[in-house]
Amino acid sequence: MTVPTVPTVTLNNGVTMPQLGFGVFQVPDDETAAAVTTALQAGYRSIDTAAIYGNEAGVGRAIADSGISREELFLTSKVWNADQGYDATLRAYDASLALLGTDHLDLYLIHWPTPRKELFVDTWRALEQIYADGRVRAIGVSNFEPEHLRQVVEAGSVVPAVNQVELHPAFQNRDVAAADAAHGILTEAWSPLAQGAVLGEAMVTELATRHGKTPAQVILRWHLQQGRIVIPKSVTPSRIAENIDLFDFSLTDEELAAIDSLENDGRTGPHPDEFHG
Ligand SMILES: NC(=O)C1=CN([C@@H]2O[C@H](COP(=O)(O)OP(=O)(O)OC[C@H]3O[C@@H](n4cnc5c(N)ncnc54)[C@H](OP(=O)(O)O)[C@@H]3O)[C@@H](O)[C@H]2O)C=CC1
Ligand SMILES: O=C(O)C(=O)[C@@H](O)[C@H](O)C(=O)CO
Repeated sequence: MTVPTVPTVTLNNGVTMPQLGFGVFQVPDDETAAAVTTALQAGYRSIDTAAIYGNEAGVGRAIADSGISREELFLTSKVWNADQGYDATLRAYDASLALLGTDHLDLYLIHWPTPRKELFVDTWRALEQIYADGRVRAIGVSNFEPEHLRQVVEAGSVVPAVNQVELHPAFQNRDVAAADAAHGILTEAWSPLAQGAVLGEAMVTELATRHGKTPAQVILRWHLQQGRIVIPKSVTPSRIAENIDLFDFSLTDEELAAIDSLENDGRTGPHPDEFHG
């Protein structure tokens, strides 16, 4: 089997990151090592986890057993809301490293702004300190709205490299993507497949038939051709392989626009201004 080579994007600090990674939200820790092992064998080198997922240890086991050198991997984790604040974030980072069995992450994100806590700027300062100490290769945010981005950019000395936000055909989050671009921040799409909800759309299945690909591959290709980073999740080996087999076809501008037309304000997760969990 030929293992696909995933293209990279260059972050605003010069670090390169695979444009396609593997997400592990909702994968129980004791199933995570198997899923990540399958993903690594299929060619994924970027893994997206978070402290709140409770499966950093499973990711760490898969990495340790893979025989793949650490330099070839790109590991992302996220500080959870309960650990926001300068000192708590520094501790949370060490805890994530210990569970993952590594001495550094490639990307560390603030998971949600939780604006009511008024702690995300202090949390950002902790990420800047970890970055200044050379213990993480890049830092970024997740679920940040334009106003939250403005505040960290104004208060901080490092511009976030990435903003990981909900983004799929039914919810294209265009205001946030535009704000990211204006700051030189790359947009990373979470739930890029809308957890499967857009895969049955007649137009998507028609495009899939036209290209001899699957609906998931068409949607992931739509993301990639617009320069976004994507991190589809699957625990199904055939889908894990399918979701990285994207580099032998391309969509036309008309086909991209047809998928754009599926926008229906179909947010599936909470609005970041209203998520305080
Ligand atoms: N920062 C944040 O707040 C958030 C970050 N994330 C990150 O984004 C990642 C991806 O998002 P997620 O919410 O998991 O949703 P996705 O859009 O990646 O969809 C995952 C779902 O789609 C199914 N699926 C995957 N591939 C295919 C396929 N080829 N054909 C049909 N069905 C498929 C999976 O099923 P199965 O597994 O059974 O194969 C699973 O049910 C997460 O794992 C996490 O890393 C997600 C949510 C929020
Ligand atoms: O998956 C994530 O990364 C999330 O932050 C969310 O899905 C969050 O944990 C949640 O469940 C919101 O309802």
